[in-house]
Amino acid sequence: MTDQRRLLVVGVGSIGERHLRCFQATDRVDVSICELNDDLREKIAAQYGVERQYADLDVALADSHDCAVIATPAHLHIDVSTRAVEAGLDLLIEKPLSTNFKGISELQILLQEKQKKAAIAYVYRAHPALAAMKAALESGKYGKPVQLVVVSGQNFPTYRPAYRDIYYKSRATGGGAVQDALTHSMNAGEYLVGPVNALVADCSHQVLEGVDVEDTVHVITRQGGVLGSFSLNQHQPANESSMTVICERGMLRFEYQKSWYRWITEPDSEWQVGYQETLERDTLFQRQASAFLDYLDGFCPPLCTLEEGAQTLAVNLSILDSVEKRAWIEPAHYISN
Ligand SMILES: NC(=O)C1=CN([C@@H]2O[C@H](COP(=O)(O)OP(=O)(O)OC[C@H]3O[C@@H](n4cnc5c(N)ncnc54)[C@H](OP(=O)(O)O)[C@@H]3O)[C@@H](O)[C@H]2O)C=CC1
Ligand SMILES: O=C1CO[C@H](CO)[C@@H](O)[C@@H]1O
Repeated sequence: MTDQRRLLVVGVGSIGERHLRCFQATDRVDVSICELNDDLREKIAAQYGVERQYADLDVALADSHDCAVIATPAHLHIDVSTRAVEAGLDLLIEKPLSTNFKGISELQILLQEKQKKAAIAYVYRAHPALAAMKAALESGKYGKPVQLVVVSGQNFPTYRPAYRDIYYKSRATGGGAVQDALTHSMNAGEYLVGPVNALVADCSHQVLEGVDVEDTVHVITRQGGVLGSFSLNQHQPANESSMTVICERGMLRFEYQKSWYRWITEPDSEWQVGYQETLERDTLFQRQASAFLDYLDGFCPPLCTLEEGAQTLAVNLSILDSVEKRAWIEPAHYISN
């Protein structure tokens, strides 16, 4: 292909490597990488046939690129993003957007000034079954949503054996269940029924060895007219994640591991499958990559805007604040300050 965009992946750890592989699979980009860790950078470059690799972000940005995936730990997202936009790049920024609001309004202004685009990589939004459930909710067939129940758990050490040694071990670098894992559920909940207006939360470190960040969380929300509840832990043996929306005239349930949504309208009747498609984990990231490139091509809006990412960041911070203060918190407080 001659008209491939030049994409820079910044950070090729766990998720950066996946982005590299999944963007390559679109065949719409020529990917280069920037990674501090020399051994990792060289290994990944060799494994994926990456020609241009950089150990230093300034050197990478001085070279010619069109867009970047920001896949460093979260506390670095805004600094790296700002430098990349200054260099004229469009961005796909990993979740969570950051660990605080420092530099975010400046980044928004810079994006406007430079006429550059940014999307946030909340990958649930690339799931076709979740998108189909959102469309079904919006069709009005089930009436107004009134309640949202999100239940999620998995054995984190099974999926991230190195969790003690990475950003996860500290809240300051984006670690802990709230900022790292629950943020997916909170963002997907906002995608389905609208932003969180107020919340109250409880969380604690219960089980995971070698860290003291929280691994178990409960949150109660108000999202417009919807009453929400979210529970998540990172130690149960079963890997399960479901999102149920109860409406005036029926209910719908997305089940991540089943890769479906189902619905039911009559008491004691059978669940009906609304949408099901078996997906490999990479498929979701390939869909996210294609959607990002379509957005850059002007074909569609981003799956998750910077403003939606900032709203979910406000929710993350409100949850931590609520636990600390044992009080209801309004996320809007973070956006307006
Ligand atoms: N959407 C999803 O499903 C997932 C999202 N994530 C998110 O992605 C982000 C990264 O997570 P993950 O890949 O697990 O983290 P890792 O720690 O596995 O990888 C991050 C890499 O970035 C490198 N790095 C740090 N600073 C820079 C820099 N300035 N320039 C270049 N490279 C840098 C790190 O090097 P070093 O170690 O030497 O500092 C490390 O190799 C986090 O925000 C996380 O929440 C993570 C996993 C899944
Ligand atoms: O976003 C994420 C998705 O799940 C992974 C494994 O549980 C996490 O490490 C990660 O941060």
